[in-house]
Amino acid sequence: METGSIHAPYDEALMLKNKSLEVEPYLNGHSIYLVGLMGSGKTTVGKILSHVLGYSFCDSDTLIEQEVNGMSVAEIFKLHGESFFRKKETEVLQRLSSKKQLVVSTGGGAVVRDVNWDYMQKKGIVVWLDVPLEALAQRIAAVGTHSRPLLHYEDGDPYTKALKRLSYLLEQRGKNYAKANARVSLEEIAGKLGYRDVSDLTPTEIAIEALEQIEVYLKEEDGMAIAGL
Ligand SMILES: Nc1ncnc2c1ncn2[C@@H]1O[C@H](COP(=O)(O)OP(=O)(O)O)[C@@H](O)[C@H]1O
Ligand SMILES: O=C(O)C1=C[C@@H](OP(=O)(O)O)[C@@H](O)[C@H](O)C1
Ligand SMILES: [Mg+2]
Repeated sequence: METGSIHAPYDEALMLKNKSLEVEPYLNGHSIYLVGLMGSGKTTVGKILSHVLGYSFCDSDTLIEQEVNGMSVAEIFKLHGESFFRKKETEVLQRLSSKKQLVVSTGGGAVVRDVNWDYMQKKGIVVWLDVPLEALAQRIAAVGTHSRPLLHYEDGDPYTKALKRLSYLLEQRGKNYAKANARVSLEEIAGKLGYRDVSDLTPTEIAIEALEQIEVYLKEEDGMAIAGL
């Protein structure tokens, strides 16, 4: 019988469920806010986390679009400008800040305004999905940049365009993302699981790591205080 496969098949859904049961007592109903650059998986991983925790899922971009008569983010940027969008983004985060048991996928630029941090951390824990730029550019090139107006400025093919803009945005915002209460590094997870490339990681494996990092944070002194334990 062939043995020695690096990745023994395992039930990642069961692992996710078990991890959520482990973390729940520490979470104590606190919301989870996912931050990260465009394409880092905030919406995708956020839905998985909300489902396994039995939390409500909110995508701040979607809530903003609903507030502006269903206009898309790209149309809002075009017709009203970025500062209007940022004002709406802060209003949405303010509204969510009084609620518990939410998983909120923020837009990639939410970390720029200090007031947004006050709202996110009022009853929530902020988690940064830290994905290598090349992987982000690949993901965005696969779906196109049309829905992400801040990626429209460069020339070249979608991958190159996305990579250039994301590199610039990371330079501008890196320090802000690093303020998160917990960081999920896809490079570190891939290393831990013995994968060659972060693109081998499934959203569920990333969600498991997010819960692990939340648990680490909450078990630290300030995290316990935040969780009211
Ligand atoms: N772990 C993953 N592996 C491969 N593709 C992913 C992964 N997570 C998300 N994606 C894809 O990347 C794109 C961006 O994901 P999304 O959740 O919208 O990110 P964000 O909300 O951070 O912009 C989507 O097309 C999604 O299907
Ligand atoms: O990085 C940014 O400034 C933005 C990210 C987008 O959300 P996603 O991160 O979900 O793409 C959206 O909020 C808007 O296009 C601005
Ligand atoms: Mg999103």
